[in-house]
Amino acid sequence: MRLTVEDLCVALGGRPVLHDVTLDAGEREIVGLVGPNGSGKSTVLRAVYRSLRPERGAVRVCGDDVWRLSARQAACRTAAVLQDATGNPVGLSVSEVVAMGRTPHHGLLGRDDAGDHRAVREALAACTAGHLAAREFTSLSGGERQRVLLARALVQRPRLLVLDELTNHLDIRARFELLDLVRSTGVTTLAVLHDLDLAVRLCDRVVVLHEGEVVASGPVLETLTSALLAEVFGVAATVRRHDDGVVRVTYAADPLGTAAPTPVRG
Ligand SMILES: Nc1ncnc2c1ncn2[C@@H]1O[C@H](COP(=O)(O)OP(=O)(O)OP(=O)(O)O)[C@@H](O)[C@H]1O
Repeated sequence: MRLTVEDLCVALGGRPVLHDVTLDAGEREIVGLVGPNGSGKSTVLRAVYRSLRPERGAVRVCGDDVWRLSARQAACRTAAVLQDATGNPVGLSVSEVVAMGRTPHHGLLGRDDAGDHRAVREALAACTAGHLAAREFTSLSGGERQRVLLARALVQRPRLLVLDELTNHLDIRARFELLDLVRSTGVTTLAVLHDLDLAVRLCDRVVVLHEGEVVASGPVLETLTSALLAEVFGVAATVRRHDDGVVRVTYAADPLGTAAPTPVRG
């Protein structure tokens, strides 16, 4: 297993937020973390990419507990693309931001060599962002930023990719392009996706979080049953494979079950 999360317990602001969360992701697998707002998805990701130390439990990447690795060793294994990219300093070009992904491999004082520059160009090209290389990062649109941040994560050559709402800000074509790109990398991925339709297309398996607990996990079709969607998400919907082979979510005409009854004529 590339990623193993065992019995993770986290409290924030004096309140338990995660209760014994256990999940895993194997080699080349894409695992989706889904659940309603506030269910603990981002908190799990923070623990996985080593920005939040859990009260209890362990996160292992390639067999090693991330808290027994140095921050640099952990960064060589795990790369994250997060919703809040405000940590990016003003005044850096896109190439410079992507090159930051090489830092864990040679340390802060190391200098980028020709191989690093080539890796940056290749990652930008793979994310269809090569034409943005000389632009100032902060001048980019939200969707352009997401592509560049994915390029920065890929240039890190991670064994595990952690994605928090990667497709936010993207137009519909760009969403599919970026999801295809993630799949083509072959990197083990743990991805938070609010859009269940995208989750069922991208993920090999899903883990469903509800109020800080894993309430279901497994292959998409077996896990996202109508009963679970009603209980956890509060919507009437079905997930099934259509004749064209694509798995889709279909929401009922009245997904919330709140429509007023049709008046009876008489
Ligand atoms: N720093 C904090 N202090 C106190 N509570 C926090 C803190 N950060 C998060 N929480 C709480 O922890 C719970 C889980 O939050 P988290 O952001 O992990 O949920 P989420 O599933 O990612 O939500 P969303 O889908 O809305 O992004 C929420 O109830 C949130 O209010």
